[in-house]
Amino acid sequence: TSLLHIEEICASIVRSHRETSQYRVEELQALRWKVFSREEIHAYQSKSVDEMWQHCALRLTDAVQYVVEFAKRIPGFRQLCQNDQIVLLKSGSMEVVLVRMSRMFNTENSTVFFDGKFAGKELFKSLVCNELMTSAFDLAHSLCALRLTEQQVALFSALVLINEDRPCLEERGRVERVRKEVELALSHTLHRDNQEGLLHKLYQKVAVLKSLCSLHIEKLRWFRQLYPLTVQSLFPPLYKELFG
Ligand SMILES: CCS(=O)(=O)c1ccc(CC(=O)Nc2nc(-c3ccccc3)c(C(=O)c3ccccc3CC(C)C)s2)cc1
Repeated sequence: TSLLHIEEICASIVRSHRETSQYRVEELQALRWKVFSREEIHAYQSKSVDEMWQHCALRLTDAVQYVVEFAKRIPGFRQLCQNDQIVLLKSGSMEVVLVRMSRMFNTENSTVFFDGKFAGKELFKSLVCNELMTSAFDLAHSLCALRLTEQQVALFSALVLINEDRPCLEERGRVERVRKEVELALSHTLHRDNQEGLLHKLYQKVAVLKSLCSLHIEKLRWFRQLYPLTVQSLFPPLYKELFG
């Protein structure tokens, strides 16, 4: 793989991220002090468990749809067989949403961008999944601390998605070849940014992403036991297909 080819892959992944990132960082920065009032927070906290879960599932599905679009534009992803594309999205799309969400977190007041304003953890109380929320906020904090550039978010997101160790892949070798190119692109970018040390830290985050996603699946199973009809008839089909 020539240097020119690596730079082409970098440019293409960064462009895909920019085209599919739902909100630009500048937009989110401009909104960062738009926080929910006490009355608005109280209104969210007064929602029933199933209402709040449904509300979040809709928001999360919006974010996931953009990640699906991002994946399709990663060089080599569409050349994978249909089964492997689905397998990678089922296991990786939530991880990429979490990586991306780090860019819409305000570490100064520990708020996350949600429904047009910035919300503290207490807003999500009626979800009854405090451990999941705590982990999601902690992850957002720790990713923010790395102060990733949009190029680094783009390449790390692609790396998280193109993972040949996912179960049930049919053409593992092909996924590995695509991942190798993404790895080269990320280390090339970090070298150019003079931040090689970041690679190790990013790989450490992969384990946290994995555990957060299994926590999400675990809580969804718990929720589905309590409210089967809500999930069946009111959750977005894409959410059920990817996380169900
Ligand atoms: C992601 C691309 S972006 O342009 O940066 C962007 C685009 C759009 C938004 C707005 C948005 O959908 N924010 C959401 N925030 C959270 C959230 C909530 C608790 C803590 C941390 C973030 C959402 C969730 O539903 C969520 C996310 C992670 C784990 C768990 C959940 C809730 C469970 C019950 C599904 S949706 C924000 C940012």
